[in-house]
Order: sequence, then structure tokens, then C-alpha cells
Amino acid sequence: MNGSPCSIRRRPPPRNKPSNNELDIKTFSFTPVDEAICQLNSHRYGLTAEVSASRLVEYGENILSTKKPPTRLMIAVRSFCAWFNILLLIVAIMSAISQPPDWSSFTIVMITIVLASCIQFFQDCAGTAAAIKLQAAILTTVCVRRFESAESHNNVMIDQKHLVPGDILCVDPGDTIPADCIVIEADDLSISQSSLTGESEPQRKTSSYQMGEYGTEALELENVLYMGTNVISGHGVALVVKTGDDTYIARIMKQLNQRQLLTVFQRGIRLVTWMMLGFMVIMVLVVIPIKGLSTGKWLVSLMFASSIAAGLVPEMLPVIVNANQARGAYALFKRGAIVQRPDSVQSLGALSILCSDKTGTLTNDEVTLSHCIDPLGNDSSSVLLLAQTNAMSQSGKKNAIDAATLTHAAETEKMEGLGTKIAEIPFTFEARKASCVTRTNSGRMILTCKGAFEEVLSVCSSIRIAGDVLQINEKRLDLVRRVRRFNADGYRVILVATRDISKCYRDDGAFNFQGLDTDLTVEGLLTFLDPLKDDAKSSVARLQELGVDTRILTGDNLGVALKICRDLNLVQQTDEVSEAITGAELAKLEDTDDFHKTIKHCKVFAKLTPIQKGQVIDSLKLQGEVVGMLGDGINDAIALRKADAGISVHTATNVAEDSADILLMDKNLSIIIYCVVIGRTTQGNTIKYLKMALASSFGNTVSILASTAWLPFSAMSATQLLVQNLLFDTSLSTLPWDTVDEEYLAVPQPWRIWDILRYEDHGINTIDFATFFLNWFYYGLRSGTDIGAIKAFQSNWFLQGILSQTLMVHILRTGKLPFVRSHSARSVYISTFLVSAVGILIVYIPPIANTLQMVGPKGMFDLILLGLLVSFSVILELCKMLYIELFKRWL
Ligand SMILES: Nc1ncnc2c1ncn2[C@@H]1O[C@H](COP(=O)(O)OP(=O)(O)OP(=O)(O)O)[C@@H](O)[C@H]1O
Ligand SMILES: [Mg+2]
Repeated sequence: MNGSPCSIRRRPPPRNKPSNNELDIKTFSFTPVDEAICQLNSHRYGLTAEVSASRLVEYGENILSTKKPPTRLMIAVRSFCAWFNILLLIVAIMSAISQPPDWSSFTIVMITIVLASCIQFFQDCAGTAAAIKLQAAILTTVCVRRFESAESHNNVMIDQKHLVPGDILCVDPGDTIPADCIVIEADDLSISQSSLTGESEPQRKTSSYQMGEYGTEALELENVLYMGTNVISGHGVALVVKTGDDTYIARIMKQLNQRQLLTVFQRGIRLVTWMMLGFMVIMVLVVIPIKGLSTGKWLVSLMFASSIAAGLVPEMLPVIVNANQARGAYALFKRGAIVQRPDSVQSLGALSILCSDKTGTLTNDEVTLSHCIDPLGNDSSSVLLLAQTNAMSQSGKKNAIDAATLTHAAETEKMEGLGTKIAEIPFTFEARKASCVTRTNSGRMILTCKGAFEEVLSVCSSIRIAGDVLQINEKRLDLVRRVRRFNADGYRVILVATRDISKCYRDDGAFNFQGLDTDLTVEGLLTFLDPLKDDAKSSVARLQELGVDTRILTGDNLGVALKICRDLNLVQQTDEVSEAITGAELAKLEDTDDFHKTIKHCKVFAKLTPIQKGQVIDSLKLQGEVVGMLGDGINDAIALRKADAGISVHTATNVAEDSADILLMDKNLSIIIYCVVIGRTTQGNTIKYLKMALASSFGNTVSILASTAWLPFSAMSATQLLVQNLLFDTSLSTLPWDTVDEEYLAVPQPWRIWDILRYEDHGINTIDFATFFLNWFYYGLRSGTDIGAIKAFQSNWFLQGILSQTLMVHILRTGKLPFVRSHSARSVYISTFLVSAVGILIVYIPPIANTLQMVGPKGMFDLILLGLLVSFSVILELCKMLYIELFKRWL
């Protein structure tokens, strides 16, 4: 293509860069196809490789910036500008400008900011590196035409990132549309726009340009394909009009980013954060007037309150919650599961029902053709020939059944005698059949239909027995019985039928083949076998032990589905199974009270349409279940999207891969069990952290308020409190690596935010008050003017605070007896030991103690403290037992 391949010559020579940004998709939609191609300086046969390369430089890669990994600079800015940090920074500035300046507070607040930001930064960088690796692992290619000459073109596969405006794209079932396009050729093209609209019903797309009003809804434009939507059936050729951030979905995503839709988990985290900030605000509001009124120094009181507030800012909360998810995702990655949406790790932990497709997920995905017989049960090569004709004629990627039909070795050499393909009526998951029309050597036009037994039989009126065409009525029962027997043995049966349409065919180029697949003659049957995976039965049983129910959602017929379920021990071995239903029966129940009840009760759903698969997931979710969906087909995409955790395999169709939250690199089913266990561990560790952070924050608030009201001096200086909280947060930073009790892993763990918020105290303040009383009554530390007494009071509380909080970590992390019946991970032991040691050293090493206005404890305080800590553990343990008794669970 030198210059332009545009086929319209009358126009002025087109500019190399099409006026893409000036023209929106609607304008293209209202333009005749050839003109649209011309406006984009393209050709029906595509761009040349050189033009495509130069446009790539001009337009940039076809990636949404929302999906582009952020640069290190962006991560750094985000980590340092987190609003907790801004809050802390205000406190630091206030400390620095106060009279006299409180430099130790300032330094500690700054250390806190730097520490939290650095951890966040390194964590985000690691996450981004993983995301880049992941993007590289999932290379998505698309098929485009490459211009060769005005008479010919080549179809080549290119990386979808390299798509440019003007490219001519070929799409087939299972493809995700990679850019905004105008349809220029369509063959029964049906597109699901559910990723944009949530609407499950597929929309028919044609190449006829729109004559409608300019006000027509963008998504209703019949000749426009939007990035991110999926081809459900049929084939199409389209002109790429907008790529990357110019696309419709990019606009929607920007809006979505502005109004972030939060998951239940994110809402929970937000609630906990607000609650902790709430404690902080209450404390400030109470402390200022008390201090102000008692001392008369309002500015000093404000300073004091705000620096104490800094100690209560939950700055490590997002860091630890993210670290937890990242750890879960990394553990799964090492075992061959790629987490595409981090939150789904939490959903895995809560999973109570796993819905699964049959082929390729529970079975080996090695579909082989077993029988090819005529209606009497004799082997028949002519039936195979018809089936192969049909399979050959299906354009695009062949599905498992077509592939198995075509690779059936013995007959492939006979393929020549099949005649020429005239047309095809593509496979749809609703019709469950595919047809083609061929012109035989003798000039006859034969329509060959193959598909699910019931669906094809319903459009047959005759049957070929030993060469004679008979009315089907008498033979129908024999045929049905034969098929039932096959199904009961686990064979999937495909019926092959034909019709001679020579008489009704008109060779006028616009002849419509739709509706001709009726009044057919049964030619014979094909049976296919796809054995269960070796580990399917044990995996389903293990999931059951873990409290996750398995349900089968298949488009296949009930007989085969039941056989599989019996082999998996999902239903009884008897003939009558009440836990199975077909899509047709389910459709009748829609809008009745029994609809949801039936879905909850049934284990096997056969002959479901893609929309019904989604309905089952919706209904289960509505009934309080946390639902996972395991699937790999085009027909599973809606369900995958609707599920709390959509799981697919990396060999799946593009649309299934795109819709899934987790991609399995390995087809092994046991990985799902690992996913569930890791999900629960992540959930458990997140909840542990939130409980501890809340408990400590609540405990500190109550103790500070009480001491402010009671004592003539501060029970702990703001600087000391900051140091203590920094140490405590550091000790919690190893929690994502902690072990979780077996009992917790044994059952689904839904996200119960109110459980976390219900009871924060756990007897934590008892030890604080004991220390206060001890200081006041036993050591007589009461004077607000005696600096030595104040230092001693503060040091005692500081030491007790840090030791009791690190001890609390081990008691609250388990519902069982700590150290004896449940052990923390080694990293948690080490971190709490180190933090306690640092706490002790701070108080006992004079130079450090002096800097923080503390003195080493005297008067056997260390021994008394030991006694206090033992009693504190007993009280905490008793409170925990009482809580478990009342609410029947701990974490
Ligand atoms: N290429 C094809 N030609 C004709 N009929 C087909 C073809 N592929 C599938 N069918 C029919 O359509 C039915 C549903 O399709 P399919 O098996 O892909 O659904 P599914 O829900 O993905 O099933 P599974 O649970 O086995 O994965 C099949 O049972 C089969 O009868
Ligand atoms: Mg399938």
C-alpha cells in the first residue's frame, strides 16, 4: 500500500493520520462502510504492515491507561501523599512551630510517615512488577487483515496492543473485542455487551450503517462493536476506529474511577478506618477542653491533643491489609494461579458454593469421537462425512466437538468429496446446533445440521434407515432409547441430519438460509467421550469437607450431566434424582416463589443457556451464598463475571479469561482447594489485624481519656505514645505471614464486619488501670510538678503498654489457648520478641530514656509488671472465652 489503500478515488488524497479524534464513533456509525474506511485511510483488505507500524508510533499502544501499570514516580507520589500521611504531617508541623518546638515529636512523626510510606512504596512496586509479569504471561492476539494488493490480503495474528485505527479486524466466537470498531461484514454476529451494560442478552450486530437519529444510545448502535464486549456467536469483520484511551470503555472507566464502586470487603475496611479515626476525633474533642480548663493553656492543650491523635492514626492499616492480599496472591501465583483482582482472594476464603462447568474443568478436555453410527446402530462413514462437512464449514476457532470430529483419523482422506461450502448457520448456545449448506459435485444443495440430540430431533420429520427415508414417528422411541443408554454411560450424543434444499434455493446472492434447518432427515449419531479428571472426585470430596458445595452448570444434556455427578458422588446413584433440573424447567419457574428455592436445592443444572448460568449465580448470591464459578467457555463468561470469585483456566476462550478473577495456569483441580485455604488464611489474618488494631486503638483512647480526667499530668507524653504505636505497628507487620488455626480453615469464612466492630475492649484497659493505681497508690506518683515522678509514671505505663500489647497479639490471634494449643508463625514470634526487647531497652538505657523523658523503673516494678502481665493474659483469655461462648466464634 503505497500512500493509501482507500478504494474511493474521487476524494482528495487522505492525510496519513485520520481525523480520528474529530470524529466520534456515532459519526462513523452513520457513514456508509466504504466512506468510513476511506476516512480512516484504510482498505477493506486492511493496512500494510508499514502503515500499521507508523500509526502505532502516532497513536500509541492500544492499552487503557487505567490498566497501564503506574510508574515508580506515580507510586512514590501515591505512597507519600496518602491522606493519613497528610494528617501526620500537620501534626509534625504543629510540633515544629509550637513554643518551644517539640523536636522529638516532630522527628518521630516524620519517622512514622517515612516508614509507612516506604513500606507502601516497596509493596506497590512489587505488586506492579507482578502485574507487568502477569500481563506478559497473558499475551492476547487478534486476527487482522494485511493488505497485499487490491485483489488479495493475508490474515495475520498480532498482539492486540498493536492494533491501530484503520486496521481491519476479524472476530470469531469467544473473542473479546479489542477496540471500538464499525462492522463491515457480519455473519449472524451476536455480541454480549454485558461488560458495559450488565445486560446479559446478546445483541445482534450488522454491517448496515445507521440511518437513525443522532440521539440514539451509543450502545444501541447496531454496526458498532465496543472494546471489552464479547462475540457470542457468528463471525464478523470490522474497521478499527478508536483504540486505547479514545474508546468508549476508557470513558466509562474514568467515570467509574471517580465514583469507585466498593466491594463489601472494601466497605468493611473503610468502616474500620472511620471507626479508628472516630476514636481519635472523640479523644481530641474531649482532651482539649479538659486540659484547657484545668491548665488554662489552650494552645498547649491543642498541641497535646493533636500529637496524641497522631499516635492513633491507623497509618499502617492500608499497608497491612494490602500486604495480606498480596501475600495471598503471591502464594497462589507460586502454585500456578494468577489473581487478576486482588479482592477475590478474600472472596475465595468466604466461598460457600462452587459452580462448575463440565467440559475442560471437571473433565480432561480431551474430547474424542467414540461412535459414528446410523439410526440402527451400525458404524457409518457417511454420517462421519456429513459431520465433518459441517465441522469444516464452521469458520473461526473450532470448539472441542468440531475439533474431535475433524481429527477422527480414519476418514480424513475422504474430505474431498464433500462439495463446496455455500453458507453456514453458526452454532449458538441457545439453538445448540450448527448448520451448513454445501453444493455437491452433482449440483445438489445439501443442508447439514448437527447438534444436541433433543434440539436437532425436534426439527427432524424423517429418518434414513438402510437408505430409505421413513417418517420419524415409529422410529423416534428406538432412537431416544439408544441415546439414553449412551448418555447413561457418559457419552455426549450429537445428532446429524440433512435436508436437500436444491428446490428452495435461489442463487441471487442475497438468499437467506435462516429458517431452512427444519423438516430434516435424521442421518445418524456421533458420540463423544471426555473422561473425568483423575483428581476431580477427590477434589470435590475435599471441597465438601471444607464446607464448599459443588454445583454443575452445563449446557449439556441431563443424562450426561447426571452420569458425571454420580461419578463424582454429587448425587445419589439411584435413577430418580430430585436435585437435578434442566434450563427449560427452570425457565418455567422464573417469577414464581419456587425459583430461588429450586436453585438452592439443586446440584445439577443441565441444558442451561449462558444467561441462565448467570441467573443461577445471581440467585445463589441473593440467598446469602458466596459463589465461585469455574468455567472456560464463551457460555460461562456471564456467570464468571457475576460470581464473587470467577475462576478460569489460561487455555480458556479470551472472553472467559477476561471475565475471570483468577486464572489457573494448570488444569489440575486440587489447586482450587489450595485457593480456598489461602483465601481463608488471608481472610483470617486480615480480621486478626483489624481486631487487634481496633482493640489497641480503643484501649488507648479509653485509657488516655480516663487519665486526662484523673491525673494532674499526662500519663504518657505525646512523643512516648507515638513511639509506642510505631513499635506496636511494626510488631503487627508480620501478621500477613501468620498461621491460621485448622478450625478456622475448616469452614467458609464470610466477611462479617459487625463481628469485628462488636467488641473491641477484650479487657485490655484492665492492665492500664492496674498500672495507674499502682503508680498512684503504691508508688505515690501523684504530683503534677515533680518531673521525676511524672517521668517514672510515664515510663512505667510505657513499658507496661508495649509489653501488654505485644502479648495481646498472641492471645487475640487465636480462639484457642495461646502458646499451648495454637502457635504463631515464627516471624510473628520474632517480631513481637524484637519489639518487646526494643521497648525494654528504650526504658532501661539511660541515653534513650532521657531523650524520651523516661527513667528506668524502680521499686521492683519489673517483677510486679511480670505479675500484672500474667494476670492480664488470664483476664484476656477469660474475656475471649466469654465472647466465644456468647457469639460462638472468635475471628
Ligand atoms: N460444534 C458443535 N456442533 C454442534 N453441536 C454442538 C457443538 N458444540 C456443542 N454442541 C452442542 O451444544 C451443547 C452445549 O454446548 P457445550 O457442551 O459447549 O456447553 P457447556 O455448557 O460448555 O457444556 P460443558 O458443561 O460440557 O462444558 C453440547 O452438549 C452439544 O450438544
Ligand atoms: Mg463448556
